[in-house]
Amino acid sequence: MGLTFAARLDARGFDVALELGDHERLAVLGPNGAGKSTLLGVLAGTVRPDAGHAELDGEPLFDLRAGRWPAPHRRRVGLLAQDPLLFPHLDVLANVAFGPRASGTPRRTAEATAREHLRAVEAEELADRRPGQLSGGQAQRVAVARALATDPRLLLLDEPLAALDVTVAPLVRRVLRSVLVGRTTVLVTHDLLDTLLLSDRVAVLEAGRLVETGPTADVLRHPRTSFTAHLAGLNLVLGTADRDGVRTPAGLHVGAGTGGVAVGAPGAAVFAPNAVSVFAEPPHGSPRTVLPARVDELSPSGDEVRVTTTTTTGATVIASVTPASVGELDLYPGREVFLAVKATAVTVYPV
Ligand SMILES: Nc1ncnc2c1ncn2[C@@H]1O[C@H](COP(=O)(O)OP(=O)(O)OP(=O)(O)O)[C@@H](O)[C@H]1O
Repeated sequence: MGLTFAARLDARGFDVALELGDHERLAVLGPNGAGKSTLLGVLAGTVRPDAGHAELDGEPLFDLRAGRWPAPHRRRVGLLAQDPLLFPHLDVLANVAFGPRASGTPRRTAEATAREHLRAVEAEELADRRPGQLSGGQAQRVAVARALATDPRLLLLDEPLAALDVTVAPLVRRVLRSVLVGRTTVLVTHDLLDTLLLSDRVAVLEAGRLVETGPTADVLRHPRTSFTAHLAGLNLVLGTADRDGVRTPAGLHVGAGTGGVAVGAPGAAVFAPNAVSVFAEPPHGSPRTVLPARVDELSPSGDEVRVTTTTTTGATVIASVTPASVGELDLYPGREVFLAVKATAVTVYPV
């Protein structure tokens, strides 16, 4: 049971196979152009791959080996996009009842189903309104109800909170959290909070390939790609374990112990931005590893400023500094700096 998926689309360099357990919620992460929307499109039936097959709860969703490529509306796959895309000329109740009506459910039954789903998304009192009379958050909750009213076997969510104001996103997130329980879901997101709160598993795509997958908590605690490390707010250096940490092929070295990784074996060193100190000149007499780097970007993060840098060995390392030290160190994009990583704050683990 659950979802088994494999598809290849050469024109987009997309070749992904993945599995999802029964009623599991998968978060799909990855940089722009990684293939996340392509994955959703193939599942929804709007993007046809060159080859592939998928099974949902033991039944084929599509199977190009046998020439089976059902139309989107025959798949019982629900899609929720960034934009609610409600029908402007129908009231909220009719919008939510539209799916059941289209599949032949009598009007009264369809409307009763619609009311139930509106209640589940805390939008029952909006039933008589037109979409033009709804706020962004209300419209998105109605769109959730509309997607669920079709009783989908698989729910696809394409950055469902990305277009919402930060003040309304929490309510929509809470609603999604309650209605997604027990539903097989594929959620595309760039957001750490959505990943943590709305997924059981994570799949990371890069350049059309699956590069990392596992239970959400494990992947974020022990990221194996710099993409997930940065999402989790951590730095990640991949390389070979030596007696004293991890060394990358380009010669960058961080860490203290080996974390149980055999010397010479592949290892990952993970450390938080606040374990990185930034200096204008190379610090002397420090036991810590010193990395020459260039500042790429400064961005506020709570009471601190995140300084994204690229080391001379090509690794991205993020430091966290106080606003005062931005002035004292005269930090700006393009500035050459020296980074020191506190060795005791580095965790090394096998990859
Ligand atoms: N309609 C299209 N026709 C041809 N190529 C496309 C089309 N849409 C996307 N691609 C290409 O397919 C690859 C995967 O794109 P896709 O949109 O699936 O990535 P994504 O991970 O969803 O990115 P983003 O986070 O920017 O939405 C990219 O190389 C992209 O240029």
